[in-house]
Amino acid sequence: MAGEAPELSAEERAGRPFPVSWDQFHRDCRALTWRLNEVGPFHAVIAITRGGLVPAAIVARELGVRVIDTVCIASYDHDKQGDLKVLKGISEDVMKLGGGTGKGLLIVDDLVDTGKTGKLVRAMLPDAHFATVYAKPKGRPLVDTFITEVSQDTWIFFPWDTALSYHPPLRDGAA
Ligand SMILES: O=P(O)(O)OC[C@H]1O[C@H](OP(=O)(O)OP(=O)(O)O)[C@H](O)[C@@H]1O
Ligand code: HPA
Ligand SMILES: [Mg+2]
Repeated sequence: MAGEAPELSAEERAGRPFPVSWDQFHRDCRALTWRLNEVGPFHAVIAITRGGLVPAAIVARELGVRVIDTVCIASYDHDKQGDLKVLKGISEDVMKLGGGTGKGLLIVDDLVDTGKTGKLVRAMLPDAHFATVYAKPKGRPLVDTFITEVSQDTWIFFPWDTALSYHPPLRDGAA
C-alpha cells in the first residue's frame, strides 16, 4: 500500500540493537568534525540536550569553538516518544551571533530518528547548519551533515546509557 510507513512499536524499534562504545563514538565524532571543518567556520555550537552534549563537546574542541549553547528538549521516555517540550531555548547572545536566523551557527545532536526534534530546532534557526553523528531514514532529510546511517528499526545504544554486563556463551543458548 502506498503512503507513510506505520509507526514502529517499542519492541520493533528495539529489535535491532546497535551498541556504540565510547571509543567508537569518539571516532565517529572526529569523523563528523572532518566534514564540518570543510563547511565552517562557525561562531558557536548549540547542543540539543542531553544527547547532543557529548558530540558537541568533542566537535567544539576539534573545531576550536569556545562559545557553546544548549537548547533543552525532552521527548523520549527510554524508547517511547511523547510530546516535545522545549525546557530552554537558545540564549539571546547566541541568537545575535547568528543574526537571528542561525547563519554561521552549528547545531549538534547525537542522532535524528523521526526527525521531530530536529524539525523543531531547525524552525528556531532556519539558516544554521545541523549535524548529527547518526541518522535514521525518516530524519535524514533534516540533517546537513552526519556520519552513519542506520535503519529505522535499529535502536542505537549510547555508551552513557549502557554498562558492560555478562554475556552467556553461545553453546548455552546466547544469541
Ligand atoms: O528524531 P527524533 O525522533 O525526534 O529523536 C531524536 C532525539 O531523541 C533523542 O533525545 P531524547 O528526546 O531521548 O532526549 P535526551 O537527548 O535527553 O536523551 C536524541 O538524543 C535526539 O535528540
Ligand atoms: O535509537 C535511539 N537510541 C537512543 N535514543 C534515541 N532517541 C531516539 N532514537 C534513539
Ligand atoms: Mg536528545
